[in-house]
Amino acid sequence: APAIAPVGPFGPLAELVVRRVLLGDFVAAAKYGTGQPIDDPVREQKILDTVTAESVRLGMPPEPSVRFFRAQIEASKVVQRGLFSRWERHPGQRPVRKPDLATEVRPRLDELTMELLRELHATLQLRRPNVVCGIWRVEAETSADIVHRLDKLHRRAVAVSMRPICQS
Ligand SMILES: O=C(O)C(=O)C[C@]1(C(=O)O)C=C[C@@H](O)C=C1
Repeated sequence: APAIAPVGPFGPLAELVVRRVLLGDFVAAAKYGTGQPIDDPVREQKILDTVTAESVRLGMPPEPSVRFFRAQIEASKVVQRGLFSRWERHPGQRPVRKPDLATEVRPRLDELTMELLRELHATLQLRRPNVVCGIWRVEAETSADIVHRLDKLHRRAVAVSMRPICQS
């Protein structure tokens, strides 16, 4: 982990978002060359059901949380599609090790789901559709990109992930 972290009230949220985006690399490595499709609607529904139940348990309206997690899933697909096409074009960059999706990668995604939900709860009052929220979003997103030295593909994914945060 970097010594400096993304800044502002959404800094901790952006840090978790980046960690989830980076796990997309491991999802892609697990699936690449196996014929397993990037899209898994059954898994997506399980995540969104958990998000709904946990949001209610935390006392948050579930709709904004579901919207946020749909964006996290879309961001993971941006990463996976981008890496698949990169690895087709540059075979030398293909992953050498194939992580196991079910036992290695998804459990880490599940942990992040809980951490992200706690951070959504902590920032609930700040995540409103107004100019200040938009500024905090850009501040957190930009600093996260820089702190983690993200390439264009991963920056694009983080932007997708952060888009709904002012829609509570
Ligand atoms: O778990 C997977 O298979 C993933 O590709 C990860 C993920 C996600 O972001 O949680 C993304 C796309 C799939 O449709 C389902 C879930």
